[in-house]
Amino acid sequence: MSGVSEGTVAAPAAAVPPAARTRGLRKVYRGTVAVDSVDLEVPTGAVLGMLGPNGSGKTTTIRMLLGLVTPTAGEVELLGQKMPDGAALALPEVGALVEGPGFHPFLSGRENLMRVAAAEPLLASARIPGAVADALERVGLTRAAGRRYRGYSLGMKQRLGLASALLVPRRFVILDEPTNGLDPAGTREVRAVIADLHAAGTTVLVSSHLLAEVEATCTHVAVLNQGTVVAQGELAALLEAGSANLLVTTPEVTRAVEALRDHRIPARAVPDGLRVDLTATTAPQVVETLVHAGVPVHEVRRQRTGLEDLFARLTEDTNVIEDAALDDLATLIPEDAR
Ligand SMILES: Nc1ncnc2c1ncn2[C@@H]1O[C@H](COP(=O)(O)OP(=O)(O)OP(=O)(O)O)[C@@H](O)[C@H]1O
Repeated sequence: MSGVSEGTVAAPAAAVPPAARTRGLRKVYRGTVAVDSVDLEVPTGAVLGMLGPNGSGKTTTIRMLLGLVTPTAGEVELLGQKMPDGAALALPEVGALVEGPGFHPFLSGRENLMRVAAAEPLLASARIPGAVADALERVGLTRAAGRRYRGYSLGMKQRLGLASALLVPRRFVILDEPTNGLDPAGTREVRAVIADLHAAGTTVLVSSHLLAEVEATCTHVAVLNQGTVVAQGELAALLEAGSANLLVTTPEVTRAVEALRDHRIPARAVPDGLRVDLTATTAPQVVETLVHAGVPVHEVRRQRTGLEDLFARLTEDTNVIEDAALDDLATLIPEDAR
């Protein structure tokens, strides 16, 4: 008998549940609201960058995801398990680098890692030395592995924390500011580790206050400001929403705007010249059109995209977000989430 009867319609593939999900997450520390109304979703397989200025609530959110901090309100689901009740099931498959990982100052990096490895439920005793050696190698700490943790630089401490997150293959790796204290070479190595994890199908959540870092490594972004998520989604979609402009300096602004509009290129006069929307055109096309129309072009430069501009302002000043920036954000947030 055939396994599929006539007229049977294949059931749609079940949607893959997210690696982590929070609903209405809130944390208040003695009157200070650290995190409020956070609905975060980390899609399985994604590298999600949690971006926000200092004090925006990234670490607190991550600690609540891992069950290290008890939320004042709201829910956390980690690898399908409700936290904190499901911690024993979820946490062995989650590698985490969080501030203050609690290494022993008088033990060497290797000895510290052996202790962490001994507590890994998914690691058999016989495999511990090999797993420790691999993790040290992966983060570039093999040569310094015999030195006491107390003498490690901030960057070396970060590397050791990263090594502890990588001791066993994980379904989900959470890294809180992993490049903090690292030199450019160390930063590149962390990026390579994240890329390797992504290629192996591991979901990664990485917090940062640096847009460039998130842009270089992430497929998705969640922007936090003052304890709330103000935008989240695929990086490409968010960047597109803040499309680029070209700033052209010319003494003949009116003629330039007309020439471009004749070619259906949207442009408008601004104090230093004209601003051209590059959504449907390119910089060379704009310049060619102006030159053909006999418009003298003194200078052409690309403006930062709305999103870059916004991220920069977020990282430059934690308290002041201009209304215009909030308007930009409003366009990035799905209406039903506002
Ligand atoms: N244990 C605590 N007790 C009191 N207040 C806290 C505590 N932890 C965090 N906060 C406060 O909560 C807010 C959010 O802090 P959090 O560390 O989560 O932000 P962050 O985005 O990770 O910042 P950073 O990039 O500086 O690490 C800040 O105002 C901080 O001072």
